[in-house]
Amino acid sequence: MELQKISSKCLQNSEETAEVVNRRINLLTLHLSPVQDTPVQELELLRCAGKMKAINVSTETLSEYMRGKHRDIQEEVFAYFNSRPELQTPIEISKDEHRELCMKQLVGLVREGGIRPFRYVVDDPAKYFAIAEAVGSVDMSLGIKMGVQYSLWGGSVINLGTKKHRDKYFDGIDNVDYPGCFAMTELHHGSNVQGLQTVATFDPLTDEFIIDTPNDGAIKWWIGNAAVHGKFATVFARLMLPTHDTKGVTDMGVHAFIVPIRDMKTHKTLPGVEIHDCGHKVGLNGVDNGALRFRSVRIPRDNLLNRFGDVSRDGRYTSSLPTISKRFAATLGELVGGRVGLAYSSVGVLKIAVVIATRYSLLRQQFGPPKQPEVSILDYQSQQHKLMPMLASTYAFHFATLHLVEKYSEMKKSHDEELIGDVHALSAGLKAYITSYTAKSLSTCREACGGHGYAAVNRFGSLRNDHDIFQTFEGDNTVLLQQVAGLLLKQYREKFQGGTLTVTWNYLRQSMNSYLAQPNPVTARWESEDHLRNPNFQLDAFRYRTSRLLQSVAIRLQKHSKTLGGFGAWNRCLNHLLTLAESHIESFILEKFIEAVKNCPDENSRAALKLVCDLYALDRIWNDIGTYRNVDYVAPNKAKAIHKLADYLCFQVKNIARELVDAFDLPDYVTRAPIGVQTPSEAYTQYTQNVGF
Ligand SMILES: Cc1cc2nc3c(=O)[nH]c(=O)nc-3n(C[C@H](O)[C@H](O)[C@H](O)COP(=O)(O)OP(=O)(O)OC[C@H]3O[C@@H](n4cnc5c(N)ncnc54)[C@H](O)[C@@H]3O)c2cc1C
Repeated sequence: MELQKISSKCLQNSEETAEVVNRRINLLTLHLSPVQDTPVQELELLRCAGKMKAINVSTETLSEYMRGKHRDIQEEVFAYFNSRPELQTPIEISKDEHRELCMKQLVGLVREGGIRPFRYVVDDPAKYFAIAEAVGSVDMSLGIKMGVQYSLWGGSVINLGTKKHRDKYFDGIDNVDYPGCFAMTELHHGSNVQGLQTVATFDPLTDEFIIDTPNDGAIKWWIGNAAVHGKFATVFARLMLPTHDTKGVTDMGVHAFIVPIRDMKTHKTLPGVEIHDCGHKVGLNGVDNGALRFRSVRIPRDNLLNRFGDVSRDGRYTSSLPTISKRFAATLGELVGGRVGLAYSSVGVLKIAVVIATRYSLLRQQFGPPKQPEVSILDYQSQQHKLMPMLASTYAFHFATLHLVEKYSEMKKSHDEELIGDVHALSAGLKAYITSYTAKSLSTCREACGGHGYAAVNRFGSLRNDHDIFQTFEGDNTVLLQQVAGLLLKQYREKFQGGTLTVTWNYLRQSMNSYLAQPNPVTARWESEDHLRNPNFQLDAFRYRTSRLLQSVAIRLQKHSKTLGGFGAWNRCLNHLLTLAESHIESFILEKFIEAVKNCPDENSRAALKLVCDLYALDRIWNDIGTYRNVDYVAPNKAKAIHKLADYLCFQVKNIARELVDAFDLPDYVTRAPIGVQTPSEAYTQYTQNVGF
């Protein structure tokens, strides 16, 4: 009876037919959870059934806004692989075949498809990352193989070398005549690059460096392109210069050297170089990772990548940078592009998974109210909880990484010191935060699709296995987050010394002041929807949390360092520091999302984005509600209102979920999962055909 009344009330507010509204109400009844525990609140939710039609999203318009500048080249990549079915990676393939196929894909794309990514590494990084994203969606192994060739091997030559290196190697790298490796990691040292032990000793008699692996722990390990295809490697080694004292040599710190590893004609391993295959991996088996040992391998002095430090013919060292640590920082700083690329590509992977899981969840029907048709699994609150905040996060990450790519491109042009610092922190933080989020989400998507999510053809297995290592390479996530925390503490100290804050950190000044004042007991109780959906409230809450974590960890560090020393104190506060870094990154992501909503010119798209952004913000606040409650930033009534609204927004986002995933503009030949095709009526047909029906 109550439902009948609500139904007619909804009809007054909407243009929908009675049947549609009644169905919506049935679904809403399904959606209600024990937390919506009073009839008034249920009615309030049901009343909103009439409002739901309000957002009329045009996929095309939203897509247009999301697309960015480089869609054309992505389409060229897709078109090339579509025209060459024999280059598409089959579901079942051996490691060795996969490696060969991956090399063929890369060579085909460059030489036949005419896509030349290398020139964009420096000149137009946004275009390079767009190609990398598209290529990664064809096969993630290909994306990484391309990254090793152009961003790591090629990038080290261009960014750490000088004109002579560019002149000599550019064309060969560009057209893949010179496949190469980036040999930094050793068996005993990955994250701790300063601990590398490979040595490069200058021999003034022959004007050469001698590359040596001094012990087994210094064997270069995990080196992409080394096991099969690489002809060269950029080898990171300690530069040793002969001296006339009793020690005989001086360690000038880690430098990068170009070392030929295979013969250009015969492809045989060169004398003094020993190469082994790192073997079958959990994923990315199209990439040939190998281990390298060097025994007195001689290379010309010119092969030192000498942008930040050089050795003259008579063995004198020169550098524009005064200390080993400054040179080391400058060297590693040039490599942040890899992190930017991984963060960006990780969002690409997340998009594919969210598209497949959401489309399938809209299609798949299980159970329903008595004597009524079954409902789609996305009508279940639990499924919405699994997928809708994830969809919202995908949008949030999309805008955050677009901004990162823009800043990175600006930095490559201006070399502005402040910008370099900002991009360093942002790329570390976003890479760590996004790749961890995507890795977890890939499992959630698989589960959300039940048994059919487990069929390899539906892709979650390969996406999960291939993407998993994104959390580790180009900087382990836990290590990267510590760098972000370290930079936050530096900014914090500068604030109290009256220094200026750079753009990305500027918010700290204001939010630190509001944090240092007590939370306002009146606003802590505000619970209206308008207030909770106000971006100022959301951003303040995120920033307040960061400031609180920053202030408290700074005090703890100071206290513990008296007894434990700097290293011990840092370790005692490590989890706190990691939470601080994540909190800062979440604040940044929300800020960029709010800006993107504001800048969207189309009213309906803006309304859709606002809804998604609100879900992103409130879901995150709810996830950490304990922190807000502990300090009375949020009173109990407000906490409850946040929870209910987040639930309700999940439901509303679900109502436009199809349009939202379609707006990612990923054609079926990119998502390539039968259960996730754009036309739902074809999904089961394609899936059954796949096994031979
Ligand atoms: C498939 C693949 C491809 C790769 N390709 C290349 C390549 O082409 N070239 C190359 O040079 N390298 C490559 N690598 C190596 C990669 O960059 C390293 O694996 C990575 O840097 C992490 O180093 P690690 O493996 O030594 O991990 P470790 O540093 O040993 O980390 C192990 C664990 O210890 C934790 N840990 C480490 N230090 C700290 C700390 N300070 N605080 C808290 N926790 C800590 C980490 O969080 C992690 O959980 C590749 C690796 C793989 C698996």
